[in-house]
Amino acid sequence: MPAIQNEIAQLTAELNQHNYRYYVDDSPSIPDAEYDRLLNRLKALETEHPEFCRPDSPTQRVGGEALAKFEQIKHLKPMLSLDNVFDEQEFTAFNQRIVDKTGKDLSYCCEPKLDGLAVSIVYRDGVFERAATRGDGQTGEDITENVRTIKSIPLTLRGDNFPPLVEVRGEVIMPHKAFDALNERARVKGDKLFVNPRNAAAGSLRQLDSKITASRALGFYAYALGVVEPETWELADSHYGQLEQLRSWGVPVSQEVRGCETVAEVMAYYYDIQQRRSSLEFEIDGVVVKVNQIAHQLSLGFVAKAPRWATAFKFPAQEEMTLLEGVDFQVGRTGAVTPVARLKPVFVGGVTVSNATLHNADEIARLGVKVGDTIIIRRAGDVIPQIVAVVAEKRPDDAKDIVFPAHCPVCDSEVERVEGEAVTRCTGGLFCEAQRKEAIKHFASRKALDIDGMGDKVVEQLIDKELVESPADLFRLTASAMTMLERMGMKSATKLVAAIEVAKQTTFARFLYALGIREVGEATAANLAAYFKTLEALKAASAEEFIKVDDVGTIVAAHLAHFLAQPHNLEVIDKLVEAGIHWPAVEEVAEEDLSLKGQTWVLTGTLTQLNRNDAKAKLQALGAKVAGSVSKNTDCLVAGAAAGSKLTKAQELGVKVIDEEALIAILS
Ligand SMILES: NC(=O)c1ccc[n+]([C@@H]2O[C@H](COP(=O)([O-])OP(=O)(O)OC[C@H]3O[C@@H](n4cnc5c(N)ncnc54)[C@H](O)[C@@H]3O)[C@@H](O)[C@H]2O)c1
Ligand SMILES: [Zn+2]
Repeated sequence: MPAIQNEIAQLTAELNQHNYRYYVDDSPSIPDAEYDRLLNRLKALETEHPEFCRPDSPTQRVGGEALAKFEQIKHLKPMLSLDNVFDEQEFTAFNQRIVDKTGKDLSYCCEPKLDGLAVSIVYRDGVFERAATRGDGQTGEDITENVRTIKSIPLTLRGDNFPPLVEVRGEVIMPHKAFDALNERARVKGDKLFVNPRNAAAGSLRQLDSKITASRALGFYAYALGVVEPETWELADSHYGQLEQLRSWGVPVSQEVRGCETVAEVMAYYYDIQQRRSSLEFEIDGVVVKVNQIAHQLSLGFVAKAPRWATAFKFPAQEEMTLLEGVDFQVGRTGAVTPVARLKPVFVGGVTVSNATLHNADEIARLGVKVGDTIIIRRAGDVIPQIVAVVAEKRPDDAKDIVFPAHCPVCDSEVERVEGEAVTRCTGGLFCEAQRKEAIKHFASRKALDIDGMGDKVVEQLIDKELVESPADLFRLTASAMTMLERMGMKSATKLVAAIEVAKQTTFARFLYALGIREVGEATAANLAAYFKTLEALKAASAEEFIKVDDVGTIVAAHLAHFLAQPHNLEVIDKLVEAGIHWPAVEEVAEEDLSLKGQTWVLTGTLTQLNRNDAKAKLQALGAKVAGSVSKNTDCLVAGAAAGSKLTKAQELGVKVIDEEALIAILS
């Protein structure tokens, strides 16, 4: 077989297989852009060598085939496809061909190219009779019961001025919202996800159980009249006018349809809707430009599988295919280790993409992706590029599993993945350069060391200017060094140094909280402080012992044990103590002094004699839980000066209310 003939035969077979996956299984394995490239290659070869064109060539047929599980419906008039243009130049050439054939008086009807599934709906005497898919263009599938469930499709036409038989042609679509919800449900159940809303709409329409279709929230817009009987029935003489007629009968027609007179107007329409594409409720993949005058349409006629009088003016592809060359692991500000795919650069959604997040280990497992795979990448609007699928048939023999590193790529600390959590984290904490900024912000924050004036901006600059590496460095800062920071004069710098000095005096609980151990919040830190009393005792404790502390379960105990097992964490703690951080001894609290155990307290209003955080710590030391809002479970509300809505609520609920004086009495 000559090489060309061979290639034509191969491309034909390959494309037919893709057609089957796309139209019959609703589960394409390659992006449309790749399919279009293959198809264009075949078209070019067939044009050069028409003698080798095969009867089963996808260039000669529309779409897929009608599934045998449905009744077959022969269309009253074939349902065709559309030719494509991809840029202004190609569109101008299309326009020129039309102008050459029709002469002047030309206008266009421009419509969004809805990315769903074509259906034909027949109304007899104004009553919905039957509906069919496009199928192979000649014969479709009887999906009457399923289409009946689509709420926006009228079951009877409005008014009385419609033909006895009218066939409506339009697109069934799945709005983005419904698509996301459907895939989310599938993700939870571990089912296969739909690649895009088009395939999801098609899959939903071709269900044997129309209850399933009904649950999928499909939409519909008509874009043309099909057969009308009697043929003498008076219809508008323009496509636009016929769409208005459809609308007047109660059939939904997109509000985005416009009449355009010139190429410039069509271009303006195209760019305008392209810009709004991501904010539309449903997916569109271009615009459809149709010759508006029906008389012109008739004189232009058809080619093999599409009208000559219309074209699909496609948007640049949002999905492309490329190679996954490797995976890098990045450490985020909170220690999350994120796998980032290194891609062979590919132009998609208007930009060149060379990497994409793989999110986490679960996502890698869901995609089943390996290094060396060919993947489908999607970039829609401003959304960050996503890897949506692996092209299974292109996997090379030497594809490699993606393995998470055991150690942080930034600081070499161990990484951990807690059971039940998707995220893998570096355990380096303060020691890890990637986490330093967040860790030090936390360290200085109000509920931790509470360094007055040490806001997020200051911390960021201190680290960027390399004045601070670990929190212990804060205590070595001088006022003159700090004047290097933006908007930091000598006066404010001196004030900040003084605030840092004041912060050295703290409580054991605050110190523990400030270390930023995972899941050790304020309350847990207070419980740990009350239980262990000294840093030495805490450092010597085992995971089993941590579990004895109130509020500490196995997970938090594991975090604690892990944190204290890292030499660099112990080093940071030692340095902080060396820098002069100190706290008063934690008082011996006898068991009977836990007089508020089991109670929930709330503080509100301004306390004038007590510091609010101290008051809270003391209440906790007596065993109370201090909550942020009043509910019927609140045992006592402390109302300081100018107490507002919480006080009202407590009174409404009959919760006990005391003032600051009474609180002081209790605490002493
Ligand atoms: N990835 C794959 O494996 C694969 C396989 C087969 C086909 N495809 C893709 O499918 C597309 C070809 O499919 P097609 O032949 O159904 O053509 P098409 O979807 O590109 O265009 C024709 C269809 O557009 C729809 N349409 C939407 N809005 C319309 C409007 N306002 N007026 C008229 N029609 C409107 C109609 O359903 C019509 O049937 C290409 O994009 C191709 O890449 C992909
Ligand atoms: Zn690290």
